Amino acid sequence: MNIALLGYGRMGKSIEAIALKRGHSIVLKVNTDKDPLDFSNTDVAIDFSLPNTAVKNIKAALSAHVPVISGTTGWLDNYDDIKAFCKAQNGSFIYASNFSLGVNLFFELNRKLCELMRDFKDYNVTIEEIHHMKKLDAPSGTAISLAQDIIKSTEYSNWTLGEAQPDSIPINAKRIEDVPGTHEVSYNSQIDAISIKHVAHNRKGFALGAVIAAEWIKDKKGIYTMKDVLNIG
Ligand SMILES: NC(=O)C1=CN([C@@H]2O[C@H](COP(=O)(O)OP(=O)(O)OC[C@H]3O[C@@H](n4cnc5c(N)ncnc54)[C@H](OP(=O)(O)O)[C@@H]3O)[C@@H](O)[C@H]2O)C=CC1
Ligand SMILES: O=C(O)C1=N[C@H](C(=O)O)C[C@H](O)C1
Repeated sequence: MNIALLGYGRMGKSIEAIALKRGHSIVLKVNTDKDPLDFSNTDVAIDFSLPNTAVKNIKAALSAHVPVISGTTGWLDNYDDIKAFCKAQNGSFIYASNFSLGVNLFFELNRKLCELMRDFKDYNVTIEEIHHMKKLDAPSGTAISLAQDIIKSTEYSNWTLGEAQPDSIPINAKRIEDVPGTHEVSYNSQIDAISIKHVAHNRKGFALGAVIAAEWIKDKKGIYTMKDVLNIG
């Protein structure tokens, strides 16, 4: 499979290493705002760029009828726009705040724990995420996904970065040198605390998941999620 890497930073390089090991070729590497991008010979584009470049890159690939795997976080205010654009192009698209198998299993655990805790009102939920100092967005896309899944099936109506607000899930974002990504969901009462935690030891899981998603979507049309790719839950 011929892959275009839109964003060739920490993740772009990890994806390249795994894609080459799995027998794929990298036919385009983009690290600046280039217009137009040449997608001839590209089977799938994988975007791990910046919050303010993702939308333009995704639209450029979809316009060239190239399926897109989107891992960049911090651009989701435009998600509905991208969905509509993809449908209009009869294109193929997967966004995931986190492509690792471990985090996608953790998402399932989060949903199950949340159902279990729903009727126990003495417990308040909090989310903590820890990432390296170079991360541009806060809270992380993964923390937002965790919060959104809790909001779907509880009386919480929103999430807030930092301090707790009424009906809102507080997300605490910490930045510590070299941490690839740690997420913890905790239920605290006056008496005790219950928590689940995912710790990424490196970026390999994110990169492998993105390549697996690219292999999966190559000959499909439509908008999918990692739940479809991994067939879990
Ligand atoms: N979904 C997931 O599983 C994961 C998502 N992420 C997300 O992926 C994104 C990238 O993370 P990471 O690789 O660590 O970040 P990096 O900053 O290392 O990489 C981003 C790269 O994009 C480059 N860039 C700048 N402008 C453009 C442009 N117009 N088009 C394409 N690329 C451009 C940057 O170049 P320059 O530095 O020169 O500006 C940089 O090399 C982040 O949003 C992060 O949150 C990260 C890990 C896992
Ligand atoms: O920027 C990162 O590094 C990461 N970003 C993603 C996010 O925002 O959730 C996924 C992972 O935690 C690493």
